[in-house]
Amino acid sequence: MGHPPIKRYFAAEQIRVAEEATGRLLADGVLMRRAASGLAGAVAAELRSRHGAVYGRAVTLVIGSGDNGGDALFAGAVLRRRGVAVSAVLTAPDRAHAAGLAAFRSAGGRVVDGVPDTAELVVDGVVGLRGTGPLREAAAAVFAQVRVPVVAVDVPSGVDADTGVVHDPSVRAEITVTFGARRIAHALAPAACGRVEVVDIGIDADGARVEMLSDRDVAEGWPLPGPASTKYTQGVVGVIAGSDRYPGAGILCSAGAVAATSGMVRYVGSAAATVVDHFPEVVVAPDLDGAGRVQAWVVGPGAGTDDAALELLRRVLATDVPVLVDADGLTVLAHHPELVVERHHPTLLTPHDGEFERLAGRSPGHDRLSAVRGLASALGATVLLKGKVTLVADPGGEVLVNDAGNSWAATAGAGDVLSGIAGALLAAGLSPRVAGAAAARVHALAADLAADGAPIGASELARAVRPAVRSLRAVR
Ligand SMILES: NC(=O)C1=CN([C@@H]2O[C@H](COP(=O)(O)OP(=O)(O)OC[C@H]3O[C@@H](n4cnc5c(N)ncnc54)[C@H](OP(=O)(O)O)[C@@H]3O)[C@@H](O)[C@H]2O)[C@@H](O)CC1
Ligand SMILES: Nc1ncnc2c1ncn2[C@@H]1O[C@H](COP(=O)(O)OP(=O)(O)O)[C@@H](O)[C@H]1O
Ligand SMILES: [K+]
Repeated sequence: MGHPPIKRYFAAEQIRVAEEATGRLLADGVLMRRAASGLAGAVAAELRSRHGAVYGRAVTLVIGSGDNGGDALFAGAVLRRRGVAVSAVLTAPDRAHAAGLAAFRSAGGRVVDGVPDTAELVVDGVVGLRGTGPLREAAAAVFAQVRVPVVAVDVPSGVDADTGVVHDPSVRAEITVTFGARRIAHALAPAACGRVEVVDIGIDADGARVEMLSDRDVAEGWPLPGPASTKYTQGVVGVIAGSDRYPGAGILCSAGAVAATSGMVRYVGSAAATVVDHFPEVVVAPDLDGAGRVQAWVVGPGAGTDDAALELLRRVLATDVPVLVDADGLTVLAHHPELVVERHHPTLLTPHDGEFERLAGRSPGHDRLSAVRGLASALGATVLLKGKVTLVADPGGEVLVNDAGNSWAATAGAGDVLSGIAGALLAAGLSPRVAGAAAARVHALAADLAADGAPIGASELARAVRPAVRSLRAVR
């Protein structure tokens, strides 16, 4: 997929290696000066956009014991020279970055005991890449009083850089200014980080642990019919979903599949008549034997968990086409993991937290990245863990993340629509990881467009899948 490039997120250790590779630049403090200058620029831009000016505004730095505080102090010195009234609260006074503090003081910066009422912006320089656990007491007491926007240096303090775990208490930032490359927390803890700005300090990090497709990546990779296309070339997706008891799941899953691509949708199951009522273009069959060929299967939403459901799942997983297993299918699979472990064709499992717990034997917990990677590796299948931030992990450890950016999709049946979209993308030939991530992006956008500020049901979401694809294509 094309430009602008996929966003890449790195572990703290990878950043350290990249910093060390610069040799003298690191040793001579050049990297820190670059970081501080970028940070000062970001703070100044924020002051200007909020208050119309930089000169005469008031900023307070909250400083910890390491280089994170050093960045903030050097930036404070730069801001001071631009006429900003800068004060600093030292949460570990004996261990504050010595050179940074000297520069700050000599530029006229004041050290204070608490954030003054006059502060218009607070800079969080408590802890960065070396942070562990929640904000410690001294810093927590300072931030408990803060009522103005916070600019976090590198990562919001109290948020784990490598897992994105948001400890309590921790800093919630409006903007996070980071250096050289994004950290994993920036993808996994978007609410704590706010807007993330990357300052170029001349380091090259390699081998990202987590990636996020850009809108343009998704638009460019989306299957569209061309001059040589036929109804078959976009891929036929088979939907096994819904039952007499839950016909809606069959409708919603088919709705996602019909809207996502121009390929053909087949439906197998007892809700066939209802599905055709809603979507005359869907070709239905009462059972697998009469279904015809497909390029991918979606199996599970509202499809039941009895012996017949197990038998159907077993047969579908024994085929050699990509298979997406969701909902009831995952519940069945939890008792028969060998059905995926022993399968050697593309497989995408799309659990929510409850289904994840059934499959993994434990809840995803706070460290969702490790959890989803662990399950993907254990089952030898791609796992898409749902939520506001959706994670899609391949068995080899590669992870794509999607932040929905809104929560309108937290409604019954929304997952059925997602599996229909992702299934259609699998049938079109996308890999499980890209199909899952692209589907999650379009699904979240569809939810936002459909809602337009008011709650929705899943049918509304499904109707907005096309407008969502259209709007992504418009940004190209
Ligand atoms: N190297 C460079 O040139 C560049 C470096 N860069 C900057 O350096 C930052 C990394 O700096 P760093 O390695 O000094 O560690 P940092 O994150 O400041 O932690 C310091 C100490 O805080 C403590 N602590 C831990 N948890 C805590 C908590 N929850 N609450 C409170 N305190 C806590 C713990 O010490 P402890 O008290 O446990 O002994 C820890 O050792 C990086 O994020 C970036 O901003 C940029 O300038 C680019 C160039
Ligand atoms: N709080 C939230 N914010 C954004 N998206 C959410 C939120 N909660 C759930 N979603 C999304 O909505 C869908 C819900 O799926 P699921 O839990 O399977 O619902 P159902 O089983 O009712 O269809 C998933 O795509 C998930 O990522
Ligand atoms: K910080």
